[in-house]
Amino acid sequence: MARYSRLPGSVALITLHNPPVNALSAAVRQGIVDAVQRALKDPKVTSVVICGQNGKFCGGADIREFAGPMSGPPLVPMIHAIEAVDKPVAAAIEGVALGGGLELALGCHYRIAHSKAVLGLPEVTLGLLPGAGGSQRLPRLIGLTAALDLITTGRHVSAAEALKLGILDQVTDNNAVDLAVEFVRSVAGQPLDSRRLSTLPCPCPPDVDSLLDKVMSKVRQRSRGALAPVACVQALRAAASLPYAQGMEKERELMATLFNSGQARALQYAFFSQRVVGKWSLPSGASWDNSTARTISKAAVIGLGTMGRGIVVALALTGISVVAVETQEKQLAEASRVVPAMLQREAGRRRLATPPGVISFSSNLQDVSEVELVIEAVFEDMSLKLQVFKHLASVCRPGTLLCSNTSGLDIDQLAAVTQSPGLVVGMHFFAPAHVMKLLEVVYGPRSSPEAVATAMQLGKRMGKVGVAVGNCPGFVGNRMLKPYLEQANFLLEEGATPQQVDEALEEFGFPMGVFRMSDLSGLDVGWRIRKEAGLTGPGVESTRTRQGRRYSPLPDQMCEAGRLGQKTGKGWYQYDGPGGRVARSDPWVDIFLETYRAEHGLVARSITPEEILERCLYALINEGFNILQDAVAAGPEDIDAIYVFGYGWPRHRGGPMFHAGQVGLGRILERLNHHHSHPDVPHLKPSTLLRRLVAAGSPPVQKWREFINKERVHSQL
Ligand SMILES: CCCCCC/C=C/CC(=O)SCCNC(=O)CCNC(=O)[C@H](O)C(C)(C)COP(=O)(O)OP(=O)(O)OC[C@H]1O[C@@H](n2cnc3c(N)ncnc32)[C@H](O)[C@@H]1OP(=O)(O)O
Repeated sequence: MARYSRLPGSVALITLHNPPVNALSAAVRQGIVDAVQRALKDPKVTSVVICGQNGKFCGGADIREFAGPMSGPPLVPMIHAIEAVDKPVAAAIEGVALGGGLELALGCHYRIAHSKAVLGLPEVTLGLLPGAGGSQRLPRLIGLTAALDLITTGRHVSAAEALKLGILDQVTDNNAVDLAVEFVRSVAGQPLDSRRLSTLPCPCPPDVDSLLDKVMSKVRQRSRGALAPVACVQALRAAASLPYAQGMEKERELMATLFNSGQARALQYAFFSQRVVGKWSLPSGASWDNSTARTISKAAVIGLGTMGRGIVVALALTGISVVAVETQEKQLAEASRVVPAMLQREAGRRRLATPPGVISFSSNLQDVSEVELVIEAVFEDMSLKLQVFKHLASVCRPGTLLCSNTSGLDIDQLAAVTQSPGLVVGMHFFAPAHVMKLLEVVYGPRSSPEAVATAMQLGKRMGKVGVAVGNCPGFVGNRMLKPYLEQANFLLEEGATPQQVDEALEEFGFPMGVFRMSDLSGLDVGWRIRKEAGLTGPGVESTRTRQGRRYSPLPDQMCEAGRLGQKTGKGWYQYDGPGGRVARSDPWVDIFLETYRAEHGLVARSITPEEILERCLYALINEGFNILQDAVAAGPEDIDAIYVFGYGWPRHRGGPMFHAGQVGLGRILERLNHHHSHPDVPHLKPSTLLRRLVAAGSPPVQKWREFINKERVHSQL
């Protein structure tokens, strides 16, 4: 709703009230319409201020309303009515003015903000465009070039930047509402024509068409199939070339298409998933709202390879003092040189005003004795990690939290060699650790709620999307990756090329296909894991069945040939020397695959992009269902957040589990059954949970959590 009050001196104050972010729900919109009418009718009122309750102007349209039929007064005429008022109207912006919130402010004649306020038109991140006049008013206010940047990226800007861009008229460190009231009193009675943005021309550079073409091609390249960024450019082209009313018509058409698209649903689901995973719960019943986190101010990182260095930087950026330990002298010397530079660069990029935390480098494990939390980031080798954990248990103060940055090893085994297994959790970062948003927080059967809460809170402080997951080989992300990679290798055996597989996946929206990704991360990573699992190495027979399952030795043979990916200049592709980044197809790989097929009596067949997607993605999705069934992830949102934030799953497709719902669970089950029944395509046996969901009529993804809990109670899973 919106509260109306009359202040002394003929100012009407309209206060939006809809906690927590004063979103423009139907009730709020109705409240605004009524309040504006009242201010218009009251002859004693000479000016109006619109503000938000509790120091937040407005977080935009109420996204939850988008799922159902829209009711209440629509935004567009409401904002037009405000703009048309013949008394000065100012928006007093505190906290946030985002999306429809900023569009409301653009309909006002003046905008006054607190210096800590944040503004933006993030609709593109929800699969939409600023459809309440924002795509037409903002470019008229700040010019086409700046509006293209803000609207196509959806980025938030500070009050200082907004003032510089011309979005704001004034910024204050004091009370923005008081200043706005004082301001509108001072301008009462002055002409308002030049303050109505819809009446202004759109300032454009002389080469407007070439600018728009350039931005469009950049946006198409960056958006990997997402519709909204392209529609944003189209709306801005209309702002630049058409009168306001026709521009609004174009905005309306584009918005209607986006609003009803699967992509908008996926992106809005992704918005809420990110928030759902913060409300974690463990099978024990412990959860975010009944567990207490410790606040960490001093931490240590053990192992300063690529991951360790990134973790040190991520911690230091939050202001935590870090003891960075590396026992190999050469590595320590290099890290001591590289890490401070990384920290400075990242702090600059984030425009951090306060100096980041202090880092001290050491080669001595004893130096971690005073810290509150340790993150071990040594080589992915269980015996080495066990050795480090035993050592830490003897060096650290009792009560120190011990975390492992393992990407899939058994947390419980590590906990077992310490005196306090409850204080051991996994903190699985993704490379580069100071940049990538995902953090898997892995709890073992003995991890305490306090340890999980602390790791989750620390992740949040580092700006990560933390997802609490159970302990199993590969946890969630890497466990699902295994069948995906496996199918990709099988497809090569059957006749596909690495380029064909990658192209199908990139067309789907991944930034990189599976083989380009393997080249980037290094083929030896998986090779080492397979050797440790006894799947390859000296003494293992070179067959296509190992440990009772179909096995493709292709990636092992690539490693044996010294083709480890970008680092050796050769992998599934060839590069311009070691460390090269540009992948080119390599005739050597074609001959290698042909020879391999001939040796194993395999006849290459033509494989369609559809089959590639089904085999790779449905294998991954099926494992997701197994993970839900095993309660390793609390709900589909957790899996989807992991894949969107850590594995390059296109955000406009919501995540693998959301995608399964979009495709149709029945269809996924049917295709898995189809491939599973094929004599040479094993490992695609549909999960019991998927079967149960289909039998229950394929409920929407938002209902799966409840369904799983019920099935568990009745022992159906
Ligand atoms: C043909 C149809 C025509 C329609 C035309 C109108 C179109 C208008 C376009 C829009 O306005 S779309 C919305 C644009 N706004 C945004 O994208 C902002 C989204 N929110 C945020 O970015 C953040 O929430 C925040 C405002 C910066 C606050 O961040 P903070 O970290 O402080 O809190 P959160 O945990 O993120 O959020 C708290 C709580 O509030 C819920 N919420 C936030 N914004 C909205 C919203 N716009 N609508 C509904 N709910 C919102 C959020 O889900 C959290 O609730 P939960 O219960 O804890 O999940």
